[in-house]
Amino acid sequence: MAASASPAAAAPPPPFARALSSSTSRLFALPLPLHPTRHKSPRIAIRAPIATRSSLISDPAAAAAAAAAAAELGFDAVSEAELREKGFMGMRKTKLVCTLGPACGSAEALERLARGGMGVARLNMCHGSRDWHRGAIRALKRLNREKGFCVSVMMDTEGSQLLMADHGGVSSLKIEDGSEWLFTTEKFEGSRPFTIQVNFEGFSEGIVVGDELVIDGGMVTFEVVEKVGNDLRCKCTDSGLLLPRAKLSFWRDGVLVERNFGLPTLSTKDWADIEFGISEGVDFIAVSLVKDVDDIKHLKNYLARRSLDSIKVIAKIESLDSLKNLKEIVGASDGVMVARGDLGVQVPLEQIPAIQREITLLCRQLNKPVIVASQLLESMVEYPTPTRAEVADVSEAVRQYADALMLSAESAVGAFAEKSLSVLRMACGRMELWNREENQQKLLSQHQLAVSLPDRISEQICISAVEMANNLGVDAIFVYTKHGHMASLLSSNRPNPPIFAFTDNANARKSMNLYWGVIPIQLPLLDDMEENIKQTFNLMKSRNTVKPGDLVLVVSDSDLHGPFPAPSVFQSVQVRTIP
Ligand SMILES: Nc1ncnc2c1ncn2[C@@H]1O[C@H](COP(=O)(O)OP(=O)(O)OP(=O)(O)O)[C@@H](O)[C@H]1O
Ligand SMILES: CC(=O)C(=O)O
Ligand SMILES: [K+]
Ligand SMILES: [Mg+2]
Repeated sequence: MAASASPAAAAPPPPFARALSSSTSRLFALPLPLHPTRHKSPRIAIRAPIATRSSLISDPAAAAAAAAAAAELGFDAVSEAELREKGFMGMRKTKLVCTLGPACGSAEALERLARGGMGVARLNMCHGSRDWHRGAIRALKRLNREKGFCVSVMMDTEGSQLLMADHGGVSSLKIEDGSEWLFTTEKFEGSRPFTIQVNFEGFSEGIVVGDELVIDGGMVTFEVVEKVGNDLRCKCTDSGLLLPRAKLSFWRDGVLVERNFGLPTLSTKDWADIEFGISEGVDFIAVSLVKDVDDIKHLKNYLARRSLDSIKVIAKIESLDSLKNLKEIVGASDGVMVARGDLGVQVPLEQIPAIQREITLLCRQLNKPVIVASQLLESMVEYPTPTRAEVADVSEAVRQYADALMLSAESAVGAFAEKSLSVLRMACGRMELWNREENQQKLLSQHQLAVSLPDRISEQICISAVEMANNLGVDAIFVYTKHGHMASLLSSNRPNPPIFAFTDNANARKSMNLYWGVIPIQLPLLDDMEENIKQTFNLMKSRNTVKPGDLVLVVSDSDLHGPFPAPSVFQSVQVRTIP
C-alpha cells in the first residue's frame, strides 16, 4: 500500500518546529554536493541532475514502441514513463507551459521539450509570422500523433498596446542620464538621432509637462519637459537600455496616469489570428490585456455560436483594469494567466508578489486553472543556470499551488530552453514534496462555489474524496469524466496522490493539461461504470503502470450518465484494490 499514509494522518507539530525540522531534513536530502568551493560547485550541482534527467525516455526504439502501445489507452508517453520511473507519488503535479520561438521551433527541439514535460505550447502572436506559427503547430500535432505525446497548443493574442517602434534595426539603444529625446508618432525609415517612434497617435493625450515616462516598468525613466504638438520632448532621469517594442507608461505623483483610448481588447489583427488559430486547431486562446468581463464573454460567445466551445479562453491579468474587475473576469474565463511582464508596466513591482498570491487563491476558489508567467528563469536566456532568486520565485509559485508555470523568452529565444524546463521540473518536485510533508493543502480554504443541487453534490463528493484519498494514503485517484469537471474539482482540493482522469473526449483531454495534478487519459467510456473500471484496471495493468494491491480511489462523474437525476447510476466514490 502507499507509503504516503503517515504524513497525512499524523498530527502536525507546532508551525515553527515543523518548519525547522522539515527544512533541515530536506536540506540534507538535497542532491547537492556540500563542497566549500562556493562559486562553481552549486552551478555544477544543479546542472548535473539536469543533464541526466533531461529526457524521461531516451531510447528511440523503446519510445516508439511505448507510443504505439499507449495509443490504445490514450496515456501520453511522457506521463506514462514518469509513472514507471518515479511511481505515483513521484509524478509532477504542476503543469509546464513553454513559449515557442526560434530557439525551439524545429521538430527535434519540440520533441525535446515535450519529453522534458511541456504540457502546453504557447504561441505569442506578437512575434513571428503566421507561417512560422503554422509550421510549429503542425510539427507539434505530428509529434503528438507519432510519438504519443499530448501537448496542447495555446495561442496568445497581440492586443493593442502603447509601444515604441524598432529602432531602425538596432537591437537596443543606450540612454544617458540628462539626455533629451523626442517621442514622436511621425513615421520614418531607419533612425534619427535622439528620436523615438511611438506606435499610437493619441499617446500624449492627457499627459502634462512634469509627468514621468517609464519604459518597460523601469528599464529607463524620463521626465516630460515639453509638449510639441502631439509629440513629447523628454529628459532621461534614470539611464538604461531601450529594447525594440518596449512598453510605455506615464506616472504622476507615483500613480499610473490611466487613459482610455477606446482601443478594443481584440483588434482586427487579433480576430484574424483567432481565425487562424481555429483553423489550425488550437486548444486555448489567451487574451492579452483583458479589461473587463465582457472581453472574455465576447470571445466565449463567439466560439460557442460556432460550436467551438472546446477551445478554452484564458484571461491574461496584466493591466490595472483587469485587476479592478478581477473576480468577474476569473469567473467568466476557463483559466487565468498572471502575466507579470506587463503587470510590471502598470503596477509598482513590489505589489506583484501580493497580486500573484491573490490571483492564485481566487482561481483555486473559483475552480479555474492559473498559470504564473514571465521572467521565472530570465537569466537562463543567456546562462546555463538560474539565479538563486529565480529558483526561490519558482518554488514560491509551486508553494502557492499554481496550476502551471510558464517559460517565455527562456524557451522562445533562450540558449538553454531544455535546461530551463528541467530547472522547473526539479523545483516542482522538491516543493510539491515539501507541500505534502507539511500538509499544506490542509490550509487551503474550502470555498463552496456551486449553487444548484447536482453541482453542490459534485463539489462535496470531490472535497470528501480528496480527504479520503489523503487520509487513506491511496496510491491514485481515478476519475471518469466527459468534460473534465469532476477532475477539476478534485484538482482544486490539491490531493496528495495523482488524479488520473479518464475521458472519451479528445478536447477534454487537451484542456485538462492545465489542471494541477491531473493526468488526462483518453479511452472509450461505457455507461456501465463497473465495466469502465475493469477496462482501465486491465489496460493499465497490462502496461505495468499499476500492479495488484495498489489502492485506488475511484470517482465517477454524473456527466457520464446524462442529466441529474441520472436514470441508474450517478456520482460515486469507491476505494478499490487493483486485483
Ligand atoms: N515566435 C517568435 N519569434 C521570434 N521571437 C519570439 C517569438 N516568440 C517569442 N519571441 C521572443 O521571446 C521574447 C519573450 O517572449 P514572450 O512571448 O514572453 O514576449 P512578451 O513580449 O514578453 O509577451 P507579451 O507581449 O505577451 O507580453 C520576446 O520578447 C521575443 O523576443
Ligand atoms: C506573458 C505576458 O504577456 C506578460 O507577462 O506580459
Ligand atoms: K501576447
Ligand atoms: Mg503581456
